[in-house]
Amino acid sequence: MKIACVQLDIVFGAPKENFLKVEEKVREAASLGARIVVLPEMWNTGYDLTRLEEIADLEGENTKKLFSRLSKELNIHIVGGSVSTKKGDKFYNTMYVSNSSGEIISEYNKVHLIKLMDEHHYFEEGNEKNLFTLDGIEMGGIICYDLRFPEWTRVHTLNGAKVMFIPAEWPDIRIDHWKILLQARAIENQIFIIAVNCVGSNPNNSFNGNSMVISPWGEILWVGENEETVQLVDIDIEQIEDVRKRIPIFQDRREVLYK
Ligand SMILES: NC(=O)CCC(=O)C(=O)O
Repeated sequence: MKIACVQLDIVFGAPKENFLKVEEKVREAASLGARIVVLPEMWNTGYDLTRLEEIADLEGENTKKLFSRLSKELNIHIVGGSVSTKKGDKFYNTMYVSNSSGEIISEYNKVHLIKLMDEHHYFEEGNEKNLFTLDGIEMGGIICYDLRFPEWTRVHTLNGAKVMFIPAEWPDIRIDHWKILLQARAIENQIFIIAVNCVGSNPNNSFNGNSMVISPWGEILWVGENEETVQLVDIDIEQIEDVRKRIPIFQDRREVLYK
């Protein structure tokens, strides 16, 4: 399964420009032969949180329209990173997934909000898991800081996810944590991790890529450099079964002790 990771330089607080950029990158991914294209976190506005009232996507309508149109036209699934949304009178950090028929098959609000980046002052927390199926394969998605909570990826794995998508705006100063945690989540759950970060900077942070695709054995199949890029990576889902036969951790778990 060919997956394209879009490591984007998000224009701070400028949704119009970012929508144009994303359309261009999704088209590039499709021209490379990708079946799934993956975007980073908060790609519509970046972390311009004080202007959400003005720039967040109202009910996610612009994002959903873009994804449906492109998915259908290009015959590609879109795991849409996340966008800032306004739903009713509240703001969320929301991931949408569209399938190649143009249907929006999943909508997930980030569950763990990062106080270090002020999210809790602006966003409401989500309360639901994010599981979906693409081409018959069960998958899941979490957003950036959610990665620090191993239970959250585990719960998705226990519910069948074989590929976890983790879009992010993870600053360069903590990039070592990002790399180690991603590899750990892949190894401990024996799943593929597709983690897409951004590059560039905003008034508070700078970002240096290091997007990663990791196999269920923990091998790093690709790591992004510090540049805007669309990278195609081919993953073999069958590898999960081989790894789980070799080290049968899901048979050896002692759930009764974990409470
Ligand atoms: N956007 C985020 O959630 C950043 C997470 C992060 O920087 C960290 O956990 O460290």
